[in-house]
Amino acid sequence: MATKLSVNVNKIATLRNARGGDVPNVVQVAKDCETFGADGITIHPRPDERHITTQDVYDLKKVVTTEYNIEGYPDERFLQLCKETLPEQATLVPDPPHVLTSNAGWDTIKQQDFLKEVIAKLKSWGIRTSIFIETDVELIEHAATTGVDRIELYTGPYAEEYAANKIEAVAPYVKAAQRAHDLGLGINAGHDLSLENLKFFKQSLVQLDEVSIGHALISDALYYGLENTVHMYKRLLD
Ligand SMILES: CC(=O)[C@@H](O)[C@H](O)COP(=O)(O)O
Ligand SMILES: NCC(=O)COP(=O)(O)O
Repeated sequence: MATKLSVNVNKIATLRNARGGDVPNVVQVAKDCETFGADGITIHPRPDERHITTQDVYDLKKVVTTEYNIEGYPDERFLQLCKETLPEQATLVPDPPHVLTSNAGWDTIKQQDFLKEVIAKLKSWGIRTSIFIETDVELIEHAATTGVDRIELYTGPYAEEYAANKIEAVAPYVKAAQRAHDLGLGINAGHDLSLENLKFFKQSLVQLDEVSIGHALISDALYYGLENTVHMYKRLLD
């Protein structure tokens, strides 16, 4: 089974915002990623608009023809953006407002009622839902009872441990994915996946539906060019 590649364009917006103008153009880059073979576009419109702005969310909606995936903490603003732009997928992330980057998954036991409520809302608008989660099997079992369609495995710890021992690094993800699959959940993954660690992750998780990749992919594009880079990542997912 081929795994879908959703390109996260947050870092393009970071670069653009550094000068306050429109270079590089986030909409054009998203369109080009699709032309080069990306199966989706991911954004994470943080409340402080440090990269993706509210306007970007609407502008991208007009051009994305593959799968539009909006990530974020499900506060009123996020839910309103989802309601008005109707992305194919909303990925719920438990980030507090000023965190440097996403670094933890949901506590699906403590947040069960809250998650149930927002997931039901998003699904009533026809949006597929996913929740960002770590590999704890008990948390995955509780994810299933929220009504969510998919989980997104937080791959930060895998990326960190990969160089030291890739077999040990991937083992909890294999177990988590198997349990999620048995529970009928789709499986996404993301955070710090790269040209170095992606192939082994994909080979180890037979049920992997989709990965979203931004930081490493955009950095690789500086050396290989965006078109080549998208092709390189795609080849690792076939
Ligand atoms: C949800 C997730 O895993 C993040 O990787 C996120 O989308 C990246 O956010 P930043 O680009 O703001 O670090
Ligand atoms: N959901 C993860 C994502 O979109 C990209 O994370 P990263 O590749 O920027 O670490």
